[in-house]
Amino acid sequence: MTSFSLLAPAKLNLFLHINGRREDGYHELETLFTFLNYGDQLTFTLTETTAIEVTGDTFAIPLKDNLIYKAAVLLQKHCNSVFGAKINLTKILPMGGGVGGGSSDAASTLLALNKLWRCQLSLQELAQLGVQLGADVPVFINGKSALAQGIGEKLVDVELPQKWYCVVHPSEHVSTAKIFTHPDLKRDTPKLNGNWQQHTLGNDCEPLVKKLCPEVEKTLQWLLKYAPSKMTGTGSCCFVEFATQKEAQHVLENLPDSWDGFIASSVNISPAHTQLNAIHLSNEVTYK
Ligand SMILES: C[C@](O)(CO)[C@H](O)COP(=O)(O)OP(=O)(O)OC[C@H]1O[C@@H](n2ccc(N)nc2=O)[C@H](O)[C@@H]1O
Ligand SMILES: Nc1ncnc2c1ncn2[C@@H]1O[C@H](COP(=O)(O)OP(=O)(O)OP(=O)(O)O)[C@@H](O)[C@H]1O
Repeated sequence: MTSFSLLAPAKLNLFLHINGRREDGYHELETLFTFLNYGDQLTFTLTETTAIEVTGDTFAIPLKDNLIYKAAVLLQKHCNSVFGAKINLTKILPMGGGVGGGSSDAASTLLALNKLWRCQLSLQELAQLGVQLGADVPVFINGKSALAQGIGEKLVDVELPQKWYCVVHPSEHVSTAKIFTHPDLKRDTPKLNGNWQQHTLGNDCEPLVKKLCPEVEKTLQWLLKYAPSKMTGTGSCCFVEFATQKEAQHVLENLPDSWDGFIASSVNISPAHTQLNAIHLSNEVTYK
């Protein structure tokens, strides 16, 4: 049997600026991405037919809409692969929470199947495929904390100090599409062109999301008791940053019952890449 597991880590947008709107509706961004040592768990097993099977915590997402399935089919077609795969998902990350779970699942799928099917695509080629699935997929393929421009796909790697985060998921869902199509979204922040200082910069989606979702406003206010709070992506998750695990744990222990949360440390290299590099497949292909 040829089978292995990979983490699909969460990301945080340490700041997020919107510089304008393109004709195709997508927005020009500047954002700082970090990865967390925390995420979904995916197991990939090589199969001898071309069928792609996704099992586990797939909830109500129809197979054809599942980003894991879409990523697998995209790679299979691109590489004319004669192989298939059974993919099992253990969902840990909140869906639609701004921590990029779906995009990360898609990226880990592309990375894993590229190896399992011996497609031998470069990270750049995988990122070009990945961006067709979502603007956040390339950063997970690139696997390094990065300053992103364009729609989020033009990446410059950065080294960030390791921190601990307490991430809170309020009991309210925010649709990314709804925020990006809303007339009140701030879309005119001037480009920084490399002059960024993460702690002084915020998230341009935050004022609108706070207005539309009182729970997000409440969460940000509550977190302020402990440290400066920010929202990630288009929400609804909010976070606070600390130097130590103990400080982050303290916030989590005091979290009101109606909110979910987790703590995690940041990493400059995506855990999916660290794991993938440690996997050595035997030359002999065996199926399940
Ligand atoms: C907000 C972020 O999470 C920041 O990291 C991402 O930009 C969103 O990335 P994502 O969820 O992978 O985005 P997609 O699945 O490509 O698009 C979701 C929705 O957001 C809009 N969208 C996304 C990215 C972007 N730069 N401009 C946009 O206007 C798209 O038009 C779409 O309606
Ligand atoms: N494997 C998957 N995991 C999570 N969501 C998925 C998956 N496949 C498809 N989706 C769809 O994608 C939507 C967005 O999911 P995701 O969890 O990535 O949002 P997010 O964390 O807000 O991402 P972002 O920060 O990139 O906007 C979900 O509401 C769900 O309908």
